[in-house]
Amino acid sequence: MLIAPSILNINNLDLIKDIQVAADAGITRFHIDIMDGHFVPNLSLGPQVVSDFKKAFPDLEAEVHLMSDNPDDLVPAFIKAGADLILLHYEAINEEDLSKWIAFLHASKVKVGLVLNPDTPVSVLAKYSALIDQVLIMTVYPGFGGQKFISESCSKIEEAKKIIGDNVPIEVDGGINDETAQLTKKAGAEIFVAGSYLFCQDSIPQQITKLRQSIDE
Ligand SMILES: O=C(CO)[C@@H](O)[C@H](O)COP(=O)(O)O
Ligand SMILES: [Co+2]
Repeated sequence: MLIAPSILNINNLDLIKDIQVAADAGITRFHIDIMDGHFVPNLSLGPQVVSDFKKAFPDLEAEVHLMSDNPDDLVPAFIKAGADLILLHYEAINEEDLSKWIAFLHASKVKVGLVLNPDTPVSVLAKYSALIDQVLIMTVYPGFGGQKFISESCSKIEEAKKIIGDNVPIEVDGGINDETAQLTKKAGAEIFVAGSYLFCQDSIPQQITKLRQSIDE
């Protein structure tokens, strides 16, 4: 089980401070949400944040959630910035290009995950399960932090697990808190992205402990 905090909802001027607090609480991977204002109706961070992150925290993993339909420019930019894993949206890239980018990422020694939006059927995973390192099931519609978990996601996770088996871990993202983490874990999730639950409360270490306890139970 792994918690990958999303830094989206951290006050941008506090990024290094809050990441350090989470790292001191034992977090080893951070989820960096990239929104392009086109595939999703919001803008967030860019490659500079990833390279600054890797300079400041070379031992921590940077997982890039690429909410963009412009892989041609952005995938190479995030590889160069030092991303350890890049999550590509199935809905944003045609299947031929998707296969090309998966191969390109592996050739560049960067791990790759496939992201499915709430309305995308899990059946599409069948042809990718042998090619990817991770699956991300969105448990909200992408574009904003702080949204409510979509409860239908649990049956979707169970279905995805049947298709991809035990070799590819399932990650969940959106509206994750101590309750929804427990529900999605029961359904088969192993990696939990949480943003506002961790960073929009009084104590980051306390929230990490609560989330950890909920998935360790
Ligand atoms: O990708 C996204 C949203 O598009 C997520 O990573 C959220 O930013 C997570 O935030 P919370 O739902 O946990 O507040
Ligand atoms: Co995300």
